[in-house]
Amino acid sequence: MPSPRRSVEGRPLGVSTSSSSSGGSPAHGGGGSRFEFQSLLSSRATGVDPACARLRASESPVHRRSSFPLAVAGPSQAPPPPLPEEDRMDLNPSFLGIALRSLLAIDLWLSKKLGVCAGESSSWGSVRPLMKLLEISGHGIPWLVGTLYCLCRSDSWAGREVLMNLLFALLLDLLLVALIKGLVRRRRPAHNQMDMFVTLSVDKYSFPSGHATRAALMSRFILNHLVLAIPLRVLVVLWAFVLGLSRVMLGRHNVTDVAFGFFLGYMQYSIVDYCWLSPHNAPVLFLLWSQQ
Ligand SMILES: CC(C)=CCC/C(C)=C/COP(=O)(O)O
Repeated sequence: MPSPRRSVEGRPLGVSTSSSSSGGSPAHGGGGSRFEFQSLLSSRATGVDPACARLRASESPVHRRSSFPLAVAGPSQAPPPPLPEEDRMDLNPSFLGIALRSLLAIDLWLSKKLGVCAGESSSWGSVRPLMKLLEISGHGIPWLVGTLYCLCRSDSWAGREVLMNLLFALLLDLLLVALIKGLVRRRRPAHNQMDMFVTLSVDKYSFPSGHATRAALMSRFILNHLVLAIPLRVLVVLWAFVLGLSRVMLGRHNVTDVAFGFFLGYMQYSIVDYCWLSPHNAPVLFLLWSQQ
């Protein structure tokens, strides 16, 4: 009696076909790999040799790392070795994996929808100059230059202490953001125009948003060390929030870059507060500065 489970080419599914010249790329409609992937999924039920099934899994479209189709390799080349265990686990993704992928998909979709100022021709393109002005208000250079200027002009020890810590906070922020951007290497959204005012090399990456970290850090710093009337305090919080939102509207960032940026900036303030520099715990720093 003939077997009911057969590949498109009429071969029994227990036989690997991917190295044959008639395999074809799944992208081009050659069904070999796709059918083998299906056979892999059901191999446990049908008792197909697991070693054979693993080899086919490594050749399946889901697992293939290279975008180069197998069919192009030709019949004379040996099939690639099976991928390591962690790659094969894609076939059985964990709940966390599914949740993360779903979150990323929502993130990309929402960020694209909110990127209404990404270009002059975008639906809110006319407010782009205003968004770029906001961008400069959260840029590292004006904050660094402003802090150094005030530090030079300050004639009180209390003022110097606060400004010294503000400088420390800004430098810590630049360092941590550069470090995480360099480690994560998440690309900026495709709809972003890279026309930003002075950037560092890591600023081609988007996670986390440096403007969002600075907005959260600076607003917490200001609220804790400046005596301000309530309307001004509200304005500071509003500035931080709108600055974060403007990053997504300009198309510079995805929503998760900004959300994590806010979180990181908030935590950075806690670090600065914990390590607060004063003439008692860092006398050398203050003596050096007073001799300038
Ligand atoms: C050159 C200096 C001192 C700082 C760079 C500031 C900057 C361009 C950060 C990038 O921010 P996003 O990550 O929000 O785009």
